[in-house]
Amino acid sequence: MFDLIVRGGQVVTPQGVQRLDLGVEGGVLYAVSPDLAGTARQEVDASGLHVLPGGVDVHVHFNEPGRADWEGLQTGSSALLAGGGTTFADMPLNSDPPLLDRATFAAKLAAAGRASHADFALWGGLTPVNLEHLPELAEAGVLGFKAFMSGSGIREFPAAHGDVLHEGMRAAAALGLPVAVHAESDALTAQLQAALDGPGASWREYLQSRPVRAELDAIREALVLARETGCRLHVVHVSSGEGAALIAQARAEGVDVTAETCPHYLSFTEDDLLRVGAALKCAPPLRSAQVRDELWAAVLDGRIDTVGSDHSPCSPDLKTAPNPFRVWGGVAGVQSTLQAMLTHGEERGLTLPRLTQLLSSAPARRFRLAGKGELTAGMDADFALVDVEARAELRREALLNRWPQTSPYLGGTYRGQVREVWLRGERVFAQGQVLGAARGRLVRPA
Ligand SMILES: NC(=O)N[C@H]1NC(=O)NC1=O
Ligand SMILES: [Zn+2]
Repeated sequence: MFDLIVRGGQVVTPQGVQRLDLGVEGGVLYAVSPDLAGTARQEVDASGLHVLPGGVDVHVHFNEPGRADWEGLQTGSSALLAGGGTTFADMPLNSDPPLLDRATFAAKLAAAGRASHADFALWGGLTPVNLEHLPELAEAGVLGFKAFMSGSGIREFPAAHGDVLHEGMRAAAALGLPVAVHAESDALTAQLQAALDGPGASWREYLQSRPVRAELDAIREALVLARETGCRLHVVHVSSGEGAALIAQARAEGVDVTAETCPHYLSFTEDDLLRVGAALKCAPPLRSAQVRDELWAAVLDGRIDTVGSDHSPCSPDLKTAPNPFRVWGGVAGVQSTLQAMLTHGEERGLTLPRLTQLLSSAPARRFRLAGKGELTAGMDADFALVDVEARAELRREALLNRWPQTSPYLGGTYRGQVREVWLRGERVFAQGQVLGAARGRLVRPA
């Protein structure tokens, strides 16, 4: 007798989409097969719905401890569930203090253990002020190390330039952990900003201060260092097809590198930023329609490996400065990844197996999150029941993040409705609500 059988859903696996039943025992998928024989203490009818592996979003900023007024682990993880996610990896910033050593790891772990409704991993920082702490962070169980090649916007999290990044990558390689880089050239963006920032600066100037070539310069530099140190490299929020192409070429030459992009680079363009403003400010910035189309091509042909939200929220007051350069950069989109990809992927031929690879299995494998990301026997019973053809306007009441009004997806009509989410065999989200107490657990990389 199983604990749970989910019957009749269209289950999305790496092999395709098939009508299969899930048999769950002790929170783990015990059997995934057509017309599963046997009984269970609980049966769920998933007919008419798709069963997707829970999303594994390895790029969020939930900002706790220290900046829960921007987001928080309870609200952030709730929004993740509402968007079909079951596991997240929290960035070392913008929590305050940032996660840079053993003590700050322990503080975030305790906070997440209390408040997270989803399973979680924790990134450590790689900065000039904490190089000596990388080994203790590895021992504590970080997923990897995040470095900014340009300013992070947070004083306590300085950029890792030249020798610092080199040293950090050498240390990470020795520890067997990946380094994730925010790849924009500080030299170029700082120079351009100095020339363009001033009274009366507009969104146009902001866009001009962070061109695609700033991303390409930094990606090239990071690739040189990864090649030399043997470090596993993950380039976050790649915003251009050209950036993805540089990474794919290095990979073909043997560099252990992967590329992430975010739904906002695939959903919006610089024209949307000029129209909408602050809600769509991010770094790197939104690009032209042509660059977005080239990025989509990279998503479809495998040059892009993973899609993460880069949910980098703030309180609404930080989105109101008249000078765009003073506005907080970051898109609050953690709940909208699946819907954005289903909606914009439809016209571009994104299949459900490829979609779940980008959102679930590829990030789980890349970051060695054992048991996560795939609906095959032996894996955790983490899944979402989704009506992929339902279309609805995204309304403020549906968003569970701390500041729903800051979402740039609000008011859009999106495809795909998440009906239920299950974490390790327990129903944790249904009818638009999170169910039960916070039961998220730390996932250490295997
Ligand atoms: N500090 C921080 O979260 N920065 C993020 N925001 C953004 O738009 N890009 C980032 O890297
Ligand atoms: Zn980020």
